[in-house]
Amino acid sequence: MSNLLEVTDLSVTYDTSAGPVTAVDHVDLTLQPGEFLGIVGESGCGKSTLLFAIAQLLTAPAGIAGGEVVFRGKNMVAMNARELAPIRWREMSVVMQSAMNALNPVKRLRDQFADTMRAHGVRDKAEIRARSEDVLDLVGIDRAHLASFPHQLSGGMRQRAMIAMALLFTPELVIMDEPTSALDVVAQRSLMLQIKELQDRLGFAVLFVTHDMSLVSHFSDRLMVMYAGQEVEFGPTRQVFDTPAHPYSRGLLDAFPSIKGERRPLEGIPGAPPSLSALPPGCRFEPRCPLAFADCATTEPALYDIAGVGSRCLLADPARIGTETRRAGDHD
Ligand SMILES: Nc1ncnc2c1ncn2[C@@H]1O[C@H](COP(=O)(O)OP(=O)(O)OP(=O)(O)O)[C@@H](O)[C@H]1O
Repeated sequence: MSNLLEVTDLSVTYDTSAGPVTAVDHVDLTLQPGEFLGIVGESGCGKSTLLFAIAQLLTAPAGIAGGEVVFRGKNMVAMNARELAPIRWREMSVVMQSAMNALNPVKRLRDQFADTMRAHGVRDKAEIRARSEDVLDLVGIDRAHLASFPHQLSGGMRQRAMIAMALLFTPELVIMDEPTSALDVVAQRSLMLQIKELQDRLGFAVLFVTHDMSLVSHFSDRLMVMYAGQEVEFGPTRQVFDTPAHPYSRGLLDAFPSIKGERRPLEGIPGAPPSLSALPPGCRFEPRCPLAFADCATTEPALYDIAGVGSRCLLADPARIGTETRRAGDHD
């Protein structure tokens, strides 16, 4: 099957007073039609910047420093605003972290939906009304709420309203940036189930960013783990969960409770990610890595293929497997 989205060698920099900071560093990914791809990592690792770069929504001081975002066969990086306009909402839509920031607080839902449809060429009032009702039905919000202002809805309903808006044109790709993060655990779970159910019914692909790996464990087909601007592991979700190839993925898994799994103490990952303006010379995870050995401090790992999973860890380097020694002083 041909890919719906192909991101190749994508880099994004922020211009800061101390010079450019690379927040997304040579990232590659592919997405097939109807696929659910989870992107996980700690705060500040570049997840949102990557999504914004894919959607061509970056604004200064951020800019694409290199690479391609090919969506339905066309490189969006090379497009101008006029060329991007028909793709947005109709073929690719974005659901932001907080509906309270994304929805206009002084407009009723029906007016916000109508504005979006008019901006994309739909003029017929009856069509706008019918489609607005349809998408509210889809996300399980009573049609009467078309007359509501965002503050009259609960947090979960607001996020659902955002998703309804993203589905106005039944796009092929919905990009979601932590859409459940403002909700309590029960509302999070029910929204995730609804997103999955909508995806199954309508067939769109999803790029879903979260810092909570357990949230996507039952929903995503593949998982990309990011650390300090780079992808450090990429593979089928089950495989990454069952046998994480990168020590950082292992640490992330230990940091969140499993919904169904056995009870065990949560360990977290000691330390903090490096500053993107002062990266260590070798592996970016080396200062926090329980498995680091001498070369990790000096050699930058590539993304090695290990049984169908990409892992940016020297332990996965085929040339080294079995030869590495653990850091002096490390004993079990
Ligand atoms: N306006 C900015 N100016 C300079 N650097 C920025 C700016 N916004 C983000 N960055 C840099 O980009 C990095 C990635 O930020 P980004 O928001 O993409 O991370 P994230 O993984 O989505 O985090 P979160 O989960 O907290 O949203 C940050 O660590 C920071 O160094």
